[in-house]
Amino acid sequence: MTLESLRNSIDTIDDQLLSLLNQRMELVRQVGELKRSSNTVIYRPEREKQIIDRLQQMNDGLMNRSAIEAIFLEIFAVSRNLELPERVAFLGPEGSFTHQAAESRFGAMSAYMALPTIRSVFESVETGRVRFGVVPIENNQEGVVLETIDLLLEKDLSIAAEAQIPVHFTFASQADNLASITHIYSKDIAFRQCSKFLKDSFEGLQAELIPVESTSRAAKLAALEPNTAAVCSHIAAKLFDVPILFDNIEDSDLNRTRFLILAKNFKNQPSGSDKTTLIAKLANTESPGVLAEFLQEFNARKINLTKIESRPLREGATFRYWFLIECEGHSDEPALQEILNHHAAEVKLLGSYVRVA
Ligand SMILES: O=C(O)C(=O)C[C@]1(C(=O)O)C=C[C@@H](O)C=C1
Repeated sequence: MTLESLRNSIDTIDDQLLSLLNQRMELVRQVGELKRSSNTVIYRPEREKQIIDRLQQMNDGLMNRSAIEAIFLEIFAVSRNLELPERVAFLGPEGSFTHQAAESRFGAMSAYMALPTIRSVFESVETGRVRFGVVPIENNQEGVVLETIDLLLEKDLSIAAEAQIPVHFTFASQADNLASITHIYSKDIAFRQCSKFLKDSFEGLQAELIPVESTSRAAKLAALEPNTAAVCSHIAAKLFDVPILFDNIEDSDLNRTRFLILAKNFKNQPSGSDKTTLIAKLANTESPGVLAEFLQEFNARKINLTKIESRPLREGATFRYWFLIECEGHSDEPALQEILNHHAAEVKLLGSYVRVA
């Protein structure tokens, strides 16, 4: 086959794809009308998961799960925009890993707002300025983001979904050889996580490591100043148009960050593979066994606890705690319902949502 005839065949398929996508969007428009008349939510992560799972199972071609996911998440984002444009706030700046996580859920077509603090993301969802907010909750090498955990207690928001992204760093610079680089910008944590690459590549060279407040800022500086470089995310290097000299320079390729997608009064239907997050403020934790007995209720019902984090209650001069608890399953399942009912006065449900492996 010639290049021209292959391209002609591709054009024919693209025509069909576009026509099918338009037919799909017409149905989505009708779904949007139904949802508006019954006042139900547009974003249905459990339905999106169902679609991707089904497509992956019946698929026998070259597309793998990541490819199916990448394309369909964009289709869902366009669909949701058609049903009702929804704004998404994320912990900025633009090009941050949280931006990347937000795009992994809401696609490139959604309307995004970069905000300077985790608190401002919570507040913009709380006041209804945006429908969804994306914040980091933990990194598997560095631990939890305390500000997010504390705001989950302070604010009355739901968790609509979670996202996990592998944290890859790139080395970006306009310089054409490493010896001409005098300054390398990044966040201190990124320097720490890429220390092996930096040590090996700059042994005997003069480059100075300059910590700045974000890896996006580092990329911006590397775009403005010749003979400098940035250790930053892929998305930031592309955003500021700094050539990527090396990709995946982190010491551990197991480095992942988990993000929460927050919304107001949000409830997902069970998807068959869910996770639930709760806040427990147990009475009388000074008495022996109160916490152990509470946790035992999960064990007795074979509910797997996946996380427990204690934080100070900040009530008077005491050492008392509240707990952020995560477990497998959905709050509509009878076993979890029982625990929620037993402890109705002490436990607040933040949400059940599709579990990311
Ligand atoms: O099925 C729905 O509820 C839809 O709104 C349609 C659709 C889709 O494009 O398939 C769009 C948005 C939802 O998050 C899930 C699915």
